[in-house]
Amino acid sequence: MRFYTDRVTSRTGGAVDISYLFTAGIFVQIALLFYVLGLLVRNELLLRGLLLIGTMFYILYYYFVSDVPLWDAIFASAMIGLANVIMILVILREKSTLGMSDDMLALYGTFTTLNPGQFRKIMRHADWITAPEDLPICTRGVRSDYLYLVSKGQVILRDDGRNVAVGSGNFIGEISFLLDCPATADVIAMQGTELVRWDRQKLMSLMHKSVRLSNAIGALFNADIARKLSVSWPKDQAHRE
Ligand SMILES: Nc1ncnc2c1ncn2[C@@H]1O[C@@H]2COP(=O)(O)O[C@H]2[C@H]1O
Repeated sequence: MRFYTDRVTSRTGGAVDISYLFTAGIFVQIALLFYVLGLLVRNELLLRGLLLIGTMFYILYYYFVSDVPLWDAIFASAMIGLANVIMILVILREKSTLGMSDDMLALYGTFTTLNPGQFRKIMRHADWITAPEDLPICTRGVRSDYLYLVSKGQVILRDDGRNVAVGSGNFIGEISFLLDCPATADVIAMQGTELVRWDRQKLMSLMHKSVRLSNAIGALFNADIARKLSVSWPKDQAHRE
């Protein structure tokens, strides 16, 4: 396929000369259109998609604009396009649960405020443990090194001489994690209970590195505490001064 290399824009006898549409120059105008559209949207995936289409039209322009394709420019544009494709794949993976095992998918249901990418990130720093016997995991008044999620089985919460069973899908230790204080209750994981465990320091440093992740985890623990509050009753206590 050949394109005219000269740009013809004159008007003849009042009629618009459309020969420009059949020159290589039209590709650069289409590329510009996609770049401008891309820069006008906020959605990162759409922005990158539009820029990628724009880059393809630039490559067509460099190929057809002269008798010999402009290989240097084509290479440079191809590299820009490749970097864009890599980031589009990274974003798609962050948004998708594709490749997650059944256990991970079941667990992900608890992490309602995290996207799949954020969930994968914090799970890379988690251990899966099974209580070999009844195992104390939080002691009232003592700072714990770990934060837990009950994934199977149950833990017993001891508070004011009462024992309450708490089942799967509940975080344990999130109050002291959010408030940076000692544990507010004794908690014992029953023999055979499966827990997902995070080192608090590591989780905290992950949160310091990403404001979005920090907000998502904060929202998750707030929702967990609100849910627990909705089924509990305040303790009788003296008024605060
Ligand atoms: N009323 C409650 N209902 C459910 N879980 C609780 C309740 N009180 C305390 N816990 C859990 O027990 C944990 C003890 O350590 P934290 O105070 O860090 O976080 C606490 C909660 O995860």
